[in-house]
Amino acid sequence: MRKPKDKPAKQANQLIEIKEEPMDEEGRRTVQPPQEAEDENEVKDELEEENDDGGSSEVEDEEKSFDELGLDPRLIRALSKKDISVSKPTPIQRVAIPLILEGKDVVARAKTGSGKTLAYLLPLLHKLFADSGLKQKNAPSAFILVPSGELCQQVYKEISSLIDLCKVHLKAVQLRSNMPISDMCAALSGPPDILISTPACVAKCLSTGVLQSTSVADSLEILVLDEADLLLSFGFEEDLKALTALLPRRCQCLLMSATSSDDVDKLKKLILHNPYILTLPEVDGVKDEVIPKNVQQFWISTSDQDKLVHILALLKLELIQKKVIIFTNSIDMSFRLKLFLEKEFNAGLFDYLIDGDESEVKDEQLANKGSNVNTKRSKKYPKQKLDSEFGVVRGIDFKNVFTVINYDMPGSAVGYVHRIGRTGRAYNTGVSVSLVSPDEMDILEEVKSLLGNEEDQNSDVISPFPLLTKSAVESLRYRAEDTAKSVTRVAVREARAQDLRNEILNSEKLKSHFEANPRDLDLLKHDRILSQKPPAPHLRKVPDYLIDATTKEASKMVKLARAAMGNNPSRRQGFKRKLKKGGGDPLKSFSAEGGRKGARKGGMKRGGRSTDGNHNHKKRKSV
Ligand SMILES: Nc1ncnc2c1ncn2[C@@H]1O[C@H](COP(=O)(O)OP(=O)(O)OP(=O)(O)O)[C@@H](O)[C@H]1O
Repeated sequence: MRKPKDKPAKQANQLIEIKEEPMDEEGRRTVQPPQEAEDENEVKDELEEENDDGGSSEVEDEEKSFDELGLDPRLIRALSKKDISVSKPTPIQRVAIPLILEGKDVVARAKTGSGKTLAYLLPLLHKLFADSGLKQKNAPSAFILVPSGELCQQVYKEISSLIDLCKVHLKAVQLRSNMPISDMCAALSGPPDILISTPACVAKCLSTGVLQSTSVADSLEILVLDEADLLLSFGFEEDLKALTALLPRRCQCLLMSATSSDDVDKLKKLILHNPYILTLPEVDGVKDEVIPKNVQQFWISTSDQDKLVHILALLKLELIQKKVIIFTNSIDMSFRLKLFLEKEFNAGLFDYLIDGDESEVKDEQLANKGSNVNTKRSKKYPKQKLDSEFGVVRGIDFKNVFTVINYDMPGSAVGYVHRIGRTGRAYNTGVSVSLVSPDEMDILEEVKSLLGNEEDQNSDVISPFPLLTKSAVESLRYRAEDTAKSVTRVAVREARAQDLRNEILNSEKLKSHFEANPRDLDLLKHDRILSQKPPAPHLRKVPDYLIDATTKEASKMVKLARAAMGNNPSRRQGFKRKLKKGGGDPLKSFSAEGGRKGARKGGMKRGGRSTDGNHNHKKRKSV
């Protein structure tokens, strides 16, 4: 049996070591077609066997704090200032940080929302703090590559806030493909220590001479590929190959991914050198990997036409907890929904965010490539042409989202997983509610089979939503239909145009233009602004006589739960602890259908898993 080299004792059974990739004479990584590389599974199997022989295959959950992981004290203080409990790294952070600090190449596969960003940012910054000013460089020391412009911005904000809080002289810049070459050159002058960008943009910088190949080869110490499972399906393979050819042997490579897929394997073989593959106990195998254990999932059967009245009932009757993200499948539908809800609620006073998620093509590609799920594309989801930095929901970290609503079902099961991954982030809990029309039943079935419990086929991973009664929906039908009539196509078109104007107003690039030309700004501002009218008085409140007793009770329970949890994640933790002790989570214990049957059908049974992620086969009482 081949013994793994250099295996840290404590983490041994979480790690799989693979063979070192070959280098050329100049110490550069050679690009190998995947089929020529060593069969990793063989190595993996041996190691798994060894773990079995060596005793428990359960991972020892060493509850180390960030302090004990060996990070610079400035970073620990920065975490406290960011309200992250320094005693509680997430599992992926606990395992990945020491390895990255040791200089190992790491592939980290951990479910969405598990804290992968800090798992690589903290040790990366620690290393750069130590190296700062030691060597004259002509290019950044670290590249962080992500698949989309939005993710670039998010990582840039996170890293900049850490640098600010640590008060160190490090500079991070983000480059996007649509920037003028002159702006790219200006951003890279210095040079900065960290570059956050997309592979396409780095390839453009290299081909246009904005980045010199020799400088990159001389300076690059750390390369991070974040959301790695998307990079190849977004068409970045050639761009990555251009960079790979330059990678010096000493360069440490980190690959972070929420799912495992053929693309991740391909990338691993393309770029990494003797990596440690981190597979956490909770992400052992494709199925477990994608189950968000701390998110309760529900669905509501409805026709397409009745989706508006259902969403109105959920929000207006306060049957779900804020903050809420609502996903639709098109931008037009998002605007329609926004205008519809604005007529019922005071705009700005509610916490609902509507995302016209059009990233489905990519998610489906991923599903087809990565998992064994048989993904069908419904006629509702035509192929779309997407540019290489298309905005995606994948990986975006919306703060304190409790409920995710699928107004439209996504085009694939993998898309579903990433949408509901916007709640239940890190140590928080969450709920998802999907409105499913007859046309979308096949996707629901696909999701169920992806997330289903192999041992207990009868357990419902996604349960019928227990708090919304038919009579509650019917009580709002008239007003919903009346309101929907006023959301015309023209209104939707104007809302989109207004949104575009607002984007222009907010654009950094135009700021200086408007400073020089204030009249242009006035003209734009005074253009007609939509949705300024407050909601009509008769739409503001639902009259008491329209709400049945069951719904009133359900709404009261949700409000009580929200009051107990507040918006503060740490308070939410406290609430979670209370729930563990047997307190009443309305979604687990309340049934609008009444009695035991509803409770069993509803939130009580989710593949034997409770919201806190523990396996719990005990029955709970319903009220
Ligand atoms: N140790 C921690 N304790 C509490 N919160 C944390 C911790 N680490 C990270 N977080 C928070 O958890 C949220 C999710 O983290 P992050 O975005 O890194 O997840 P991710 O694994 O990259 O997810 P995705 O695959 O969707 O990109 C962030 O708001 C982050 O600030």
